[in-house]
Order: sequence, then structure tokens, then C-alpha cells
Amino acid sequence: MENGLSVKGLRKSFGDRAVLNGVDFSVGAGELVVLLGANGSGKSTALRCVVGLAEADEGVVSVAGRELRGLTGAELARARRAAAMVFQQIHLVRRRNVIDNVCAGGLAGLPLSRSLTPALFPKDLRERAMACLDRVGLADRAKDRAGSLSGGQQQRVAIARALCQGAKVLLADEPVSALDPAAATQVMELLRELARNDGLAVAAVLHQPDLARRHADRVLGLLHGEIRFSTRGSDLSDVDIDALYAPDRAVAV
Ligand SMILES: Nc1ncnc2c1ncn2[C@@H]1O[C@H](COP(=O)(O)OP(=O)(O)OP(=O)(O)O)[C@@H](O)[C@H]1O
Repeated sequence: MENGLSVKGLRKSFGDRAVLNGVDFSVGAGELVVLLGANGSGKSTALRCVVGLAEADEGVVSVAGRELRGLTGAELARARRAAAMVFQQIHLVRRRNVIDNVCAGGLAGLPLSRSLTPALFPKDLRERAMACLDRVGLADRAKDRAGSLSGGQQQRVAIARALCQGAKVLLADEPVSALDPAAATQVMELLRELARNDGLAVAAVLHQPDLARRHADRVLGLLHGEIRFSTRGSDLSDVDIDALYAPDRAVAV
């Protein structure tokens, strides 16, 4: 899928526990897709397999039109850089300033000699990082220590870092679980804008069906490592939600 994400037949076991049982989904450029599912249903593992934080046993993943199967070494790393992931636990260097944290997203594309210390970050990288910070509405906080920002602002800095990496596919694993409702809405609106206005393919794992209904173009329901349903966000029903979180009740009704 051109500039989007495509996952086909993804299987993953940890020991004898099968966690993903042949997961197929795609996220188009310009689309915000939310993955819902009970604890342990395999949501994080699916995203982690895309960025290489977990190794799939089987399956074909394409990122921004490039199939990863068969790629190795630097070529695989380059293809994977088209996807970036943000997490509930925001991984910023808290004592460094915001702009340095965002620059870190662009470092993988630099020769090592130019990436060792922030003082050596090239001007073009700093300018790109600044544009990314502006995109998430935090240009005025560039010089502040990352640790001095609120949780919601830090999550937006992490998203700016992903943009600075040049990601076309943005994966977000519970990006708003630690945020208050206003900050959560702001981050979800940002993710949606990045899809709609900037053409990114965005996949977010959430535990809040109401946020999925409000913000997602499409919702995928994951149950026991399989996609149970795919529906428009605005069409997400209580029956869909019960199918994921209370499957016994859903069967009984
Ligand atoms: N590195 C690992 N080693 C062993 N088991 C793992 C590992 N990572 C995940 N698992 C197991 O895989 C299953 C799915 O985990 P995963 O984190 O993908 O689920 P999830 O749907 O994201 O859950 P949650 O909503 O709780 O984050 C769980 O049973 C988990 O214990």
C-alpha cells in the first residue's frame, strides 16, 4: 500500500502461547485507525512486530509501499524508519531540551560523526526539528527542558520526534492512557490532523472506546490475536465493544 501500512498473516507466539493468529490489516495514508481489544489480545505485539521491537514468526509487513520481507541490515533499517512508534511511557531524555529530543528522531539518517553530541547537530536538522515542533504546537517550548513539560506536551514532543524521523506511518501504543481528558483529546486531534492534513498513516492502540468513536476513521477489534471486526469509528456499537471486552455476554445476548 503506497505510503501506508499493510500487515498480512501476522503470527507470533511467545513459547507455546500463540499471541497473534494470522492478523491482517491495513492503514491507508490519510487514515487514523484505532486498535481496540482487551488486555493481552495482542495489540501491542502487532505494532511492535511492524517496527521490529518484536519479531514475527510469520507474515508480510509493508511500510510506505516497501515490503520488509527479505530485507536485511541497513536496508531493513532504512525501510523501517518510515514507521515510528510512540508509547504511553514517553521516552524523552528529560534533562535535555525539547529541540534536542526532537532532533534525535532525525539522527539515524546522519553519519555517526555528525550525530554524537547535540552541539554538532547540523543546522538543517535543527530547522527540520523546529518545523516538526511547530507542527505539534510547541515551537515556543523548544529551549525548555523536556522534563519540565506536562505529560500531554511531552507526548506531542514524542510525536514531533517521530515526524523528524521522516515517518510516513505513525504507530501509537496507548498514547493517551496517562493523560487527563483534555490532553488526551488534544493528542487524538493531533493524530487525526497528521493523518488528514499531512497524509500520514496512523494506527493507535487505545483502551477508550469513546475516544475511538470520536476520532478514528476506522476501528479494528482484536480478540485473542485475531481481528474480530473492522468498522467506521462513528459506527462503533455497544455490541462491538461487548464482543471484545465481554465476549461471554455478547454470545449470550
Ligand atoms: N516479550 C514477551 N514475552 C513473553 N510474552 C509476551 C511478551 N510480550 C507480550 N507477551 C504476551 O503476549 C500477550 C499479548 O500481549 P500484548 O502486550 O500484545 O497485548 P495487548 O493487547 O497490547 O495488552 P494490553 O492492553 O494489556 O497492553 C500477553 O499474554 C503477553 O503476556
